[in-house]
Amino acid sequence: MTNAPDPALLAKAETLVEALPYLQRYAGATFVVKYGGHAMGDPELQRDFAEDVVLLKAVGINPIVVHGGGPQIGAMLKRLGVESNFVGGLRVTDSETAKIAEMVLAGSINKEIVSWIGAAGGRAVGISGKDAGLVTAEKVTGREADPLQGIERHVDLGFVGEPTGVNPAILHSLAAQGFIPVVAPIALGADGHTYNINADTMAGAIASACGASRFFLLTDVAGVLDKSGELMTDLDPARIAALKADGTIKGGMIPKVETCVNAVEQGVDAAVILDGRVPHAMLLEIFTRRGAGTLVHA
Ligand SMILES: Nc1ncnc2c1ncn2[C@@H]1O[C@H](COP(=O)(O)OP(=O)(O)O)[C@@H](O)[C@H]1O
Ligand SMILES: CC(=O)N[C@@H](CCC(=O)OP(=O)(O)O)C(=O)O
Repeated sequence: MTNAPDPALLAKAETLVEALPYLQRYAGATFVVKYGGHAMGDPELQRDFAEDVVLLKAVGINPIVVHGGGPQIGAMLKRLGVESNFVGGLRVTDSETAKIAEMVLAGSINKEIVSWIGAAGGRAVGISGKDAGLVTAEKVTGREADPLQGIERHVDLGFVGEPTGVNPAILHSLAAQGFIPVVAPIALGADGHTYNINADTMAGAIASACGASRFFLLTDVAGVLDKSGELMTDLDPARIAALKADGTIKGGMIPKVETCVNAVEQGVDAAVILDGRVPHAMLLEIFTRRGAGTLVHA
């Protein structure tokens, strides 16, 4: 019989103690988590994600999940034989595509995430931007470079919207009653039309309106990478502008960093682009000194 503790158990205790200052700092705070369609593929990662969200709620943080589902909408459109194009990272959305996007996002994916959180012991409520007037939207006009003329021209993206207003009352009520809101990026316009909204944009608007202290975007890369593929762990708006101008940040990363910059400029303390392929990426970022991904701050 010995009193020497098992080193593995001791390491676990040390991890919990390391989390203490973060637990104290964030009790009562709101964290918005954008869960991208690319980060959703693997059942084990889905379970890890749901456990992380439930753990946040259990320690007194209010998580709000805003999800995407671009690849899943793409797969459904393909099955139904509907063609789909992107302009500037946004899906051109005719009325049929809008119906399918709403079905996949607010119907299928939204309820799957609610189920995963339920299985992890949390109580989630799935809604879209339409519910309780959470998000109102207006039509976006896309711009596309015309290679023949070397100028930008306007493109009609159909029912693609951008948030014009967020009323977070429903989110605060749900959070106060112990529920975890799960939000699909679909909203109603003042014109009565249903709009398909880029999930990064939707999540950023919700993070700003809720007074979130942290905003996480879970994707399928390590974070923002430099020209040689190395992770940049810390960025501010000026550095991001330079990286966009020299072409280091491009494609799907552009709306992400722009959303992060808007969020931190509108009062969110910090936005973090995280690798959703890493198990428990969110917990490591929040509760350890190591951090993960790319932190964007004002
Ligand atoms: N500097 C960069 N660092 C990291 N990823 C970048 C960068 N520039 C462009 N990207 C691209 O952005 C993608 C992430 O955006 P996207 O595919 O829209 O993600 P999601 O579906 O999670 O919203 C990466 O997979 C990568 O191809
Ligand atoms: C207008 C627009 O492009 N809407 C997106 C909404 C889903 C989304 O943004 O999903 P990810 O976060 O998984 O990319 C779409 O139709 O794909």
